[in-house]
Amino acid sequence: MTNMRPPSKNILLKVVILGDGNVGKSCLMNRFVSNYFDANSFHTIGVEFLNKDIQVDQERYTLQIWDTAGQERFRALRTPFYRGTDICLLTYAINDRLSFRALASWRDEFLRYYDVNPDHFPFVVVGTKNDLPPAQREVTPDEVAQWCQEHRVTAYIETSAKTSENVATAFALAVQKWRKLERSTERELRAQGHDTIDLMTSVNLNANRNRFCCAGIGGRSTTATMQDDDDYPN
Ligand SMILES: Nc1nc2c(ncn2[C@@H]2O[C@H](COP(=O)(O)OP(=O)(O)OP(=O)(O)O)[C@@H](O)[C@H]2O)c(=O)[nH]1
Repeated sequence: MTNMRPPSKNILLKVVILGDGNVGKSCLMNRFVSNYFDANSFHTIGVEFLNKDIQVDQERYTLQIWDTAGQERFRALRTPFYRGTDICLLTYAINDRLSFRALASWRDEFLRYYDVNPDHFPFVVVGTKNDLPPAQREVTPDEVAQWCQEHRVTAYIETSAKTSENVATAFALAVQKWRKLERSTERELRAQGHDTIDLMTSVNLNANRNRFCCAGIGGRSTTATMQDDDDYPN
């Protein structure tokens, strides 16, 4: 028997953003959650999170988005937060080849601290800063497509937190990817004759919609309230 969620409840998904320092992880999150871009964004220390409600394919989700510090010296502060992740965004900047080369090590670090089957986990590769002029581009879409093929990652998108281009789409894509994997797992279980229950973490956050807050480890404290369902395809 499948337990159905009441229609009023959102599906809560934990989304972790990983990538080298300075690629634009904080800006990506802030553009998505608060529609805000900071040209002088500071390094994140440890982790920070913000929540955002969205609707994708007629389902309501609350994304709990964890922005992590990309610098090596903060590794011990960020890795404890990988457990329980539903979606992992692997980010690089299109004008920073080293950040692209680092994608594999970010994926490895994630898998070292959260032991999931990489072939059955929604990794999404997100290129940032695609507003920059072509002359500054150091990573081509073809190279990224090839990397994704080699690492069996099926979702890839280029974004700009500065112009907003593809920012909402990147998160919607990640949710769709998660949903697809969830459905295929359910199908496999049914095919094996297992009864399935809906293991999706679902919470009704309506009562708290106006305040989600987090104190990062030492970093900025962040608060956000947003509801931008219109950004998403229904
Ligand atoms: N042109 C452009 N610049 C961006 C974009 N996103 C971020 N930046 C700039 O890139 C720099 C780093 O952005 P952050 O969001 O702080 O980078 P981060 O990945 O969170 O960095 P760490 O906290 O050190 O891991 C800042 O100066 C941003 O203004 C973008 O889409 N376009």
